[in-house]
Amino acid sequence: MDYAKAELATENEGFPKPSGLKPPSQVPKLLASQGRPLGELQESSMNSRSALAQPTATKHKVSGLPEPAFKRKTLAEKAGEVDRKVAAPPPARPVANSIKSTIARGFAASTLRVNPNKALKQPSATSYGGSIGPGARIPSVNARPRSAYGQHARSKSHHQGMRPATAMLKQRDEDDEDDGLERKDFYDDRIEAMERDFRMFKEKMEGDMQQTTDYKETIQQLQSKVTELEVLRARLETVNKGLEAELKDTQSCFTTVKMELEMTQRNHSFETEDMRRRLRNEIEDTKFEHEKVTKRMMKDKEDSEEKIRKDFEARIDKLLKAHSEELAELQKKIDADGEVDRARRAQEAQKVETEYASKLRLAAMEADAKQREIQLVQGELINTRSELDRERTLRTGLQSQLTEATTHNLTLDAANTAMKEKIHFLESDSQAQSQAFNDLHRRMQDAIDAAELAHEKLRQEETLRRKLFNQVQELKGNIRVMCRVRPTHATESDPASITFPDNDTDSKEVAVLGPNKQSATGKDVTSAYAYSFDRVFGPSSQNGEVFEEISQLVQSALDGYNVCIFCYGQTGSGKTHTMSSVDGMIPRATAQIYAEAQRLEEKGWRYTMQGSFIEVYNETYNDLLGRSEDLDKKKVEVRHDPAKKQTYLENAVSVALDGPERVDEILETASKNRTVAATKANMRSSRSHSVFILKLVGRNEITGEKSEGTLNLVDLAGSERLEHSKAEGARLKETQNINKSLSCLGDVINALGSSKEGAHIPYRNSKLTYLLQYSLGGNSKTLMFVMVSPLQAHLQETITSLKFATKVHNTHIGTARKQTKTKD
Ligand SMILES: Nc1ncnc2c1ncn2[C@@H]1O[C@H](COP(=O)(O)OP(=O)(O)OP(=O)(O)O)[C@@H](O)[C@H]1O
Repeated sequence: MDYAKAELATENEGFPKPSGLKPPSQVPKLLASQGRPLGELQESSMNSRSALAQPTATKHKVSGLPEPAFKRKTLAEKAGEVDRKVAAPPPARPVANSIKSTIARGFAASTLRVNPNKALKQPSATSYGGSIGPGARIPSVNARPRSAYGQHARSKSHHQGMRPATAMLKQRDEDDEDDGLERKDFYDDRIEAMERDFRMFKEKMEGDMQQTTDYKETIQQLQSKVTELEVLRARLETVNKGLEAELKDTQSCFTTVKMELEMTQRNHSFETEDMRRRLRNEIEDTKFEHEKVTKRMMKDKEDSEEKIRKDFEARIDKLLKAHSEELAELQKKIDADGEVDRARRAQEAQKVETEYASKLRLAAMEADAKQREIQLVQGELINTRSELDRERTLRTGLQSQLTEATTHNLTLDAANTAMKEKIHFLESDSQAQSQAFNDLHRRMQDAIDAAELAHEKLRQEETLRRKLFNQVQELKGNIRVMCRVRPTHATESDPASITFPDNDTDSKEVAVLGPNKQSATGKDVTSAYAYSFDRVFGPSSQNGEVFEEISQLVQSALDGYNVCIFCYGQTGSGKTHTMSSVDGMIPRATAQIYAEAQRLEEKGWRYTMQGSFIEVYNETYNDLLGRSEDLDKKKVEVRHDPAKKQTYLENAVSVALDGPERVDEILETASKNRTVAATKANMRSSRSHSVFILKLVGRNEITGEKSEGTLNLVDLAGSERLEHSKAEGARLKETQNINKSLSCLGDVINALGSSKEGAHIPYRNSKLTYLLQYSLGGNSKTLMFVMVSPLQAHLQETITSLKFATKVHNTHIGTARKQTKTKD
């Protein structure tokens, strides 16, 4: 029989789980169950009331003890005093004090509050004078609360109260009416006080109830804080990684900078040395050149002066010699020609003199010419001198140039010295730097050691985290059920009345207003159904939000557990959207696994991931990753290894998932291949179950640990009933097979929840449960999403689905076992 249908037929009235909603008021229940304080209160209250009745009863049961006449006045006076004191209203006290005293001392003590001193001061019950008379009864009543601590004491008190009452019979006739009224007031006051205390106590109980609710909320907040801390830790690890990379970069950068600095220093010293050498050479060359020029010029000048002077002297000597020779010859001629010839000679002398004068003139002229020549030579000399002066000026210029060069040289020397100092400084700075570098290196080494330690600690913490994480998962339950209600599309109208009562707090409840029914009296009745699950997602929820809830299970698969996540619901309720859409659970789960596997690499873990996509259609397996033409031809076989508790697929493509983008390819191939048949309920309805199987094998090279987990993401076929989909022919067969396999899934979960270890679980009854044999049950974690359509037209299916999910939710599956092995 159809499991879902059966559920609907048998549990339509009783199944909704109102207990999942907030209880109307638990205070009365708690009051009833709260043992001592309230019990005492009631007991005391009853005792008080019985104590009230007692004197009245005894009033008419007079035993007739003779009344001592000589004490009457004294007793009446005493009674009057007591009455006045007892009848006084109880002192007003703060509520808190009253509650405290009520709790601390019990109700009995609160009655003493009326006049505790007086009560203690009452005469002993054995004293005749203190036990008789109207005033004497009150102390005995006041003393009764003390007897509430023990039966014996109370009965004693009661007994003591009887005797004075009997003795009072005669005296009663003499008492006036007022005395009775006063006592009545006194008892009324007491009753009022008791009721007040009771009310306060009740309020406190209600306060405690509220506090309990607050504690629960705090626990939940702490749980979410644990999750937040997990995320934070993951973030911090990423930051740590980044910092390590930065440290490496800085280190290499520092090495480069140091090398560059050394190179620059070397180059600089070479350049400085070269420059110094060049300048020295230049200065020496300039000096040498200058000296050479000066010497040459001096020599030239001296030579030319000497030459001019010699020429001039030689010429003058020559002219003087020629003149003196001519004069001597003339004298000789004159002496030789004699006297006779004196006239002639005189004439001749005259003539000679004339000649001589002309010659003298000529000589003078020659002398003048010579003078002019001398003047010319002197001019030349002046020129030479001026040239010499110029040379001297040149020399001075050269000397000033030399001075300048020397100054320059000195400047260069100073610069050189400064440069040397700078080099020295740089060298010393370099020393400081290399010291700093050494420090840095040492600190870096320390940091590396610390990082190594931290890594080791991290690895240990990872193992611990896995353990604790699993404990948290186990505490949450190995089978979890979540509900998701999809939004209405623009084209859809007439939404059903689906509400989320605790949407602002827990988001665990969903309430559906059922269809109208006729009652036995013929009235229209609408029943409200309320369901509670581990989490309920409303129409505004996004896939990201849904994934947050399942991400912990995905982590469990990486940690070596078998995980099964189902999407159950009628056609068009949003299963495929949740599971296989672009941002659905499959792409998100694989992306998380990649990221996590990479993160775990630094802790020594290496993961291999193999993905398969299987379709269960008409109770046969199809490979959704194979060729589309092989879809109904190639027979996929499922094999189990009971020893290893592993499932193997024969004739099915298994893709090595070496990057998150691979998943898109897989989903594309699968959606192409997936059998999509048109039904009257939904043109895009999928009439088969699809199972995305991700095998995760991890090895820790450092610790030698090994883990093998499987993540199964199952998009179930539409769960609608046969009549609704109006199926016929091939579609009828499809629908029957779908109903059968869904019913078997329910049976398996039911059997897992109810049976003891080793009992038969009907995995073989359907291909779906057979395929998921090792991912359902004690060794696995299961999550079922019940998908709900928001339309009134689908209301009956919605209620059926929610009932099925509630049944699964009420199942408790045994503790999951991690498939971790130690090193082979
Ligand atoms: N949470 C959602 N938000 C927005 N649109 C949604 C949501 N859930 C479902 N839908 C849309 O509703 C339509 C039906 O959803 P979907 O195909 O996922 O249903 P299904 O249950 O997988 O149906 P079938 O059984 O035929 O595979 C799709 O157009 C889908 O995009």
